[in-house]
Amino acid sequence: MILKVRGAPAIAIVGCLSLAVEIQPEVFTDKKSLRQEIEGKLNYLVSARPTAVNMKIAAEDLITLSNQLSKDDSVSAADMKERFLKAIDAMLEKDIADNKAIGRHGAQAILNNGAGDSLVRVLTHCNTGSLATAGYGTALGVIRTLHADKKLEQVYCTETRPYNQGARLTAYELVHEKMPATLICDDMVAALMKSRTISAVIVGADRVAANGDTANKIGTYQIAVVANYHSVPFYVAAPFTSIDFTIPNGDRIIIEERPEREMTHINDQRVAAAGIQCWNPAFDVTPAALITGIVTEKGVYSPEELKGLNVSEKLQD
Ligand SMILES: CSC[C@H]1O[C@H](OP(=O)(O)O)[C@H](O)[C@@H]1O
Repeated sequence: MILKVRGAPAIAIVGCLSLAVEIQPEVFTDKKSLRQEIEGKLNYLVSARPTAVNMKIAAEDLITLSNQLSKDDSVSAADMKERFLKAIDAMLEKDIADNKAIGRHGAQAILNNGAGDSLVRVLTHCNTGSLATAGYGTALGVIRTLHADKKLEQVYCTETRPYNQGARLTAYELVHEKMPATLICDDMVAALMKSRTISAVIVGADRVAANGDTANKIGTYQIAVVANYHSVPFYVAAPFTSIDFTIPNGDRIIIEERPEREMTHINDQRVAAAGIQCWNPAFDVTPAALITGIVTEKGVYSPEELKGLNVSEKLQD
């Protein structure tokens, strides 16, 4: 499988926009056929990314809207299509607004957590910027905010083997925006934390369970273990569209495994012995106990606070 579109939030937005592009030119004479097309295509899109929850939540919200419009006799088929397309358009603006709020909350949390007035040195993993969201970024949005506020001394980004999202994408965004950045290999995190003061780790998420357990790019869990050993605060930046309140913990999150070729080849050059067996889980689950805070557009929650949110708070805009 080649990742034409990657990044949990971006996949949800692009998936829904692709549906809008298909529906827009069609003329629907009745609402039932429109509702059936919407539901069938959204459910197919959800199957493309089992670990992340963003596409599932977006599909559920849009199917709920489609059913409401379909049942409303005052709404014509043309009106239903128009209002449905507008709802998808709104996802883009909302993601950018949510990411900027995450940036503000996350930057404040990192600065409040012991950095005082000094500049901060943060570590991030994978790519959580404009190539994984609608544009501003989740964890990279926090880093962008720290940089804009002139509070960022250094950002360390990991290569993120085997697909190298960090080396190829995050490093590109950091260099492009002239941020003080250093690329490290995934296996250098412990040595970095042993030799330099890291103010905080900030990563993204594919799916946050109700208790705060977080599925994210493979390697996130071991960074959390090392951060815990070195008493470095560990933050997950995730909009509420990445939080799955229907699952109590991370045990039930499906971990997608990707083709071994991601590990055995680089730029089509074989770098691993032919015939070696490979295990290539694309994600892992970081237990809530290793997470200092979940940075959302509504604020920063400790895993305990997240668990305590009542349903109305979780779902209100
Ligand atoms: C916005 S969180 C980062 C996002 O990107 C990574 O996935 P992938 O590059 O494999 O699509 C990570 O797991 C998150 O989904």
